[in-house]
Amino acid sequence: MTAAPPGPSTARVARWIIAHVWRNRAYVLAFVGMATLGNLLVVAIPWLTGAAFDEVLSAGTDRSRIGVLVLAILGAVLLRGAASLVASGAMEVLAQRLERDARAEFYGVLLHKNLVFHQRQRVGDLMARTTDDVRLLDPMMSPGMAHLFNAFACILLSLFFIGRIEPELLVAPLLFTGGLLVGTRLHARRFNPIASALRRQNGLLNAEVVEALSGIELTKWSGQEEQEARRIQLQAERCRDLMISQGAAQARYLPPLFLGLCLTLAFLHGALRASQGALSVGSFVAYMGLMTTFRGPTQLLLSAVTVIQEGFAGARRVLTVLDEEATGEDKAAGHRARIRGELVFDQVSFSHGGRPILKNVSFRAAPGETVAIVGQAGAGKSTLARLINRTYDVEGGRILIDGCDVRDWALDSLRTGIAVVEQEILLLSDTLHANIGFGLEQQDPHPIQEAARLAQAHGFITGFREGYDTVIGERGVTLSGGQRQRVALARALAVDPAVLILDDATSAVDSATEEQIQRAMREGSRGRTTVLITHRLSQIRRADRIVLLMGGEVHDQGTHDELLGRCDIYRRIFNTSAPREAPALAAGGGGA
Ligand SMILES: Nc1ncnc2c1ncn2[C@@H]1O[C@H](COP(=O)(O)OP(=O)(O)OP(=O)(O)O)[C@@H](O)[C@H]1O
Repeated sequence: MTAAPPGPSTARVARWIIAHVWRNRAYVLAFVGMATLGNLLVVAIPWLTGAAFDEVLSAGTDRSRIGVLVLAILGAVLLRGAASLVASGAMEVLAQRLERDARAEFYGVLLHKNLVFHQRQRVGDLMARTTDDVRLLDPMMSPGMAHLFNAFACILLSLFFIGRIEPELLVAPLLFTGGLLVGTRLHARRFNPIASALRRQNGLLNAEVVEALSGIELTKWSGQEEQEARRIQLQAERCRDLMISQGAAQARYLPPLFLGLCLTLAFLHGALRASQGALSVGSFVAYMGLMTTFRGPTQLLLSAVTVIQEGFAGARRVLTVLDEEATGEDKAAGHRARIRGELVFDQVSFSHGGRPILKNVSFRAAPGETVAIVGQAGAGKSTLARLINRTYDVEGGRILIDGCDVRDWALDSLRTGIAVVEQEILLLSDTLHANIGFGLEQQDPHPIQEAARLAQAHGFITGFREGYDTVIGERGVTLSGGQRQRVALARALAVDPAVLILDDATSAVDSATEEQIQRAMREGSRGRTTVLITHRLSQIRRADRIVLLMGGEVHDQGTHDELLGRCDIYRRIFNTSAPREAPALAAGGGGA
């Protein structure tokens, strides 16, 4: 249980937290100043009470001195209240700002991580990091750090005042302070791995719930509700077990017991010194009063360690993501231009997780040309398309857009000129207007409706009662596969891209819709460099160039007529598929 939790080192986590805290140093200073004053007054009260006792018991009592002392005690109580109010306020603001800034940093970094990163992560786990883990930074500061500071300030000031009464009386409080430090350290070591495990388990639980809910249709179709419920329950039970372990660790915190022993020792020691005449009654009262101030720090340290360890565990999970080495990052001063559309693949190689997918792929397309990429399922067609807008980065060779390596372009400039319609279409839970205008800076109705017309989507959209204001997705109507593809095509066309990548854009449509989409694609691709990935030979045929991918390599390339004339594999695919216009390539028709 004492193994270091996975992720960045404790020093790195501490540096990150301190850097964030230091941005709000005015609040740090306000807290430290006011908390120190508050603690000084806490220990001053028993000190003044002892002095008042001595004054009352001394012969020839001076009533005015007693009055001054009573007023001083009252003033100390009131001022202490005000100081701790200001200190708590400053720490609360600091805690809220830390949480806000950390979440903003984390979410900003998440948005800029590339797709390889996001494909490796579980959405629910990232959500847990963004919400639950970051939220723990708040209690870590307030009350966590505030308690820690108050505990140590109170202990040091009490020791100082006890030393002023009589240095010999420091025996019991020093013994207790040593025991408190050892006990707190042991508790922290026990608690730390449990807190880290609980954060991890919370991430897992979130991930399982998100995945179960997003796959709810599959669960229902296959009647797996019971199994799914058991799976989530298992994760929830692991969370519960860890929480019980946390409680057990807290119960094993021994300093409160030790304090009782030390108070008894202090009483005996003080009584002995008083009976020897070395200590006045007032000093004895002050001493015991100061000893009881240790009760506060003992409890404060337990709760402080708990929330600080939880906050640290949360911060470590946040930092694990922030520190992950970034690939495919943007160039600070990359090339910016309006893309014309010349596309060159030059000896491009790429692998997924060490498995080679593309090997020395070369082809080119002049601005406005259409290149069809064909090959059997899993040949690497979608991967090839994703290299163009740097969803992935090439590992060998290079891809040039208008003569400039895509890695030398500023990402935003590159991506605003390239639009993609992916196989798996993602639509927002928003209006059709917002979905189509997603890539536009200003979502004016005119270009949005023009794009929808081009994509043959205007007709069915205006058929809805709310037209372009129809909300789709989780909160609204469900679209058919063909309608989704046309909305995605409209979204791609709305930004007027110079390069259009259509990855199986007609896979989910019937033949009547396909005819409409083909028309849309012909219209949409006019004047744009188009990379067409499809199994439909009727579309392949009209391409200016066809690249035949086999096992990640270019087997041949040319026009439809050229390939039909010289390439056996292409001819075989074409001959077997053409009579039915069936997606034969998907079944691995090019295996020779
Ligand atoms: N993110 C990924 N991680 C690991 N392997 C991947 C990843 N994406 C794709 N692959 C693998 O890379 C290979 C090529 O996939 P790709 O999707 O590019 O093929 P494709 O030719 O487009 O197939 P299809 O015609 O079925 O869409 C496949 O074997 C696939 O399993």
